[in-house]
Amino acid sequence: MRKKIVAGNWKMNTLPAEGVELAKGVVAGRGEVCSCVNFIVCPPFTHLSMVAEALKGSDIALGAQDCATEAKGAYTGEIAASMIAALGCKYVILGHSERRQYYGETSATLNKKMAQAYANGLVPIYCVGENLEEREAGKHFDVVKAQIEEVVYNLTEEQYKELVIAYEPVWAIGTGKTATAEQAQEIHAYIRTVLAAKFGAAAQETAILYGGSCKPSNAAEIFAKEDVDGGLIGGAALKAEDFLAIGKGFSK
Ligand SMILES: O=C[C@H](O)COP(=O)(O)O
Repeated sequence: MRKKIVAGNWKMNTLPAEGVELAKGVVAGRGEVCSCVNFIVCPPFTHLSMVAEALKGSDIALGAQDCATEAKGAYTGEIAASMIAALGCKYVILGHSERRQYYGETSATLNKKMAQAYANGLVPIYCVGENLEEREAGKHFDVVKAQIEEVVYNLTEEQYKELVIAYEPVWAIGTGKTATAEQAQEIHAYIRTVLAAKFGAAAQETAILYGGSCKPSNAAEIFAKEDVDGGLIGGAALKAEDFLAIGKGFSK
């Protein structure tokens, strides 16, 4: 039985005090959602220690949205994986399309970040996905395959076992356009075959999350698909009620 995961990526939203309130709201309502759902919240770096405090005593895990390529040293403005781990993070989102698009992250960058994450006991949530042009040209399968081969294939079997994948079609992120449940299933199943080509049966255990305008009204239909194991939620993760309602997309 694969893990069911609902992860909230708060991106560059909320001030620290608002983030604490949001986290408290998620904790308060968590009991209404099946305990089978693993919730993760990924606030901005500046909120991590306060949100960690707000999550104490709950089963909601903490994640960061990125980490540095290097372990430590003269890298002004960077945040090392060891630092976020020390604040209580269990997860780190890596390779989000916004990082690839706006900050030029390449597979070479991401290989280094993955190594840092694993070296510090963090579980990466590795994001893949095509943009609109690539989708319209029918290149989406090739795009995600390359994003996996160039990074995930470099993991050891031991490292791979922990990995979480998030498929996020760039054209569906924050746009209100959602991939249909069928589109999501088609590419999730494909991603699993690409993972299985390298890691064999272990690919059956890998949680593959869908991200892109996932909301309470469409989560249940998307999560019902065989190869969709949850969601990486942006906008709808900023309201505790909506985030929890997405979790209810998994029936007990
Ligand atoms: O990481 C989350 C995704 O980018 C989805 O964002 P969204 O739910 O606002 O479309």
